[in-house]
Amino acid sequence: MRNSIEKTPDTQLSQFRVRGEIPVPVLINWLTIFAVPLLVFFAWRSDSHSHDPNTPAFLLVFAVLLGTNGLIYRIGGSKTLQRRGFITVITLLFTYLATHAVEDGSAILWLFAYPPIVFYISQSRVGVTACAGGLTGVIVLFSPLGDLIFETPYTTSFRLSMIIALAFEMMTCYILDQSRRRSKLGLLRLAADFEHAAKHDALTGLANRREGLEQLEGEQERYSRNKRPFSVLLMDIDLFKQVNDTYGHHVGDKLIILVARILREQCRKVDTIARWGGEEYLVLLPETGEQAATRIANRVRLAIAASAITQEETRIQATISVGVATIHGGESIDRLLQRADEALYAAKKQGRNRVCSYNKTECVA
Ligand SMILES: Nc1nc2c(ncn2[C@@H]2O[C@H](COP(=O)(O)OP(=O)(O)OP(=O)(O)O)[C@@H](O)[C@H]2O)c(=O)[nH]1
Repeated sequence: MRNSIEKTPDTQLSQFRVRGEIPVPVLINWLTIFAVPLLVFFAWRSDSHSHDPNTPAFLLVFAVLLGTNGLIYRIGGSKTLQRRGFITVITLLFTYLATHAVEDGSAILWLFAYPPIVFYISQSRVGVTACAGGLTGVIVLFSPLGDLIFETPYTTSFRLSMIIALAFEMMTCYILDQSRRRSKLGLLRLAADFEHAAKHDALTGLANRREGLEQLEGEQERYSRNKRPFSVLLMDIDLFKQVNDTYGHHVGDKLIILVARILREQCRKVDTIARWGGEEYLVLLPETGEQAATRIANRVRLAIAASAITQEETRIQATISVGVATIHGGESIDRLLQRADEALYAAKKQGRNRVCSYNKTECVA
């Protein structure tokens, strides 16, 4: 999740939802439910109030367009289409209300409803463009050029107040919208950090035991469907206590990190590497039989034996012992882990720095 959020441009945040936030399709539905009867009401009223005989018909057309847009969304379910359709219809509606002095000219005041709606339901870029376009349109409408084209009943002081108030509202909506988007991004990042912390080990960055177990369960489900066996490698750094006792805990930590790094280098992307305990690791190898798993385990063992950390000019090397077990039949995860543990125990018993498979008495060293 974290990755996808890091890559998410601010404008595509609507893909993610934060609890308590009104989803855009729901808001559009409610606005449609509110607007359609209102338009029908004004169409009926403007029959007697408006000087333009076409006004009732236009308002009814807008009501039908909004209703149709809602219906198309109900049938098709396309959120993008619903949003684009809604923005188009309300933009046309507000343009009509501004240019045709509907009612006694007061319908232009509905323009104040446009910026908050458009910023909420669309991307920030669309909001800015629509509002800038809208404000420019109003300025032109109120200019001498507008007077040549439209018959508007607005006084000069009304025009000035309207432009200033609209510009002020649009700026406020933009600032609030930016703040809302940033807060949302912050919350999503926080949630992603929590999710990451809940699944990963802080020292090594590997999956933690809980996440390892979850991946094992998922792999077992896949195995029960496709019957392609998977293997686990249970590993333990040899004589690790001596490292801690001789060089200190911080050097032990460095060694734990080194082993984790080598495991990452040696394993495939599909493998899950988990820190199973203090100096214990578990590697889950999907669709891998016992022979291949033993080969991988030995490759990892050799790579670790060949690496070292340097502490005050002293090279400190570590070796690992590995227990290998491959799932078979209807075996449970617990039983599989138990067999891997027994194989690991055998590797320790036979002298450490070796790979033992549960089914083989011979270990690879
Ligand atoms: N530095 C460090 N030490 C840890 C951590 N977690 C566990 N340990 C230590 O790891 C040591 C494990 O020692 P043991 O279980 O006795 O095993 P060992 O010394 O590795 O011996 P064998 O497993 O028999 O080869 C203990 O001393 C723990 O305190 C950790 O996160 N950092």
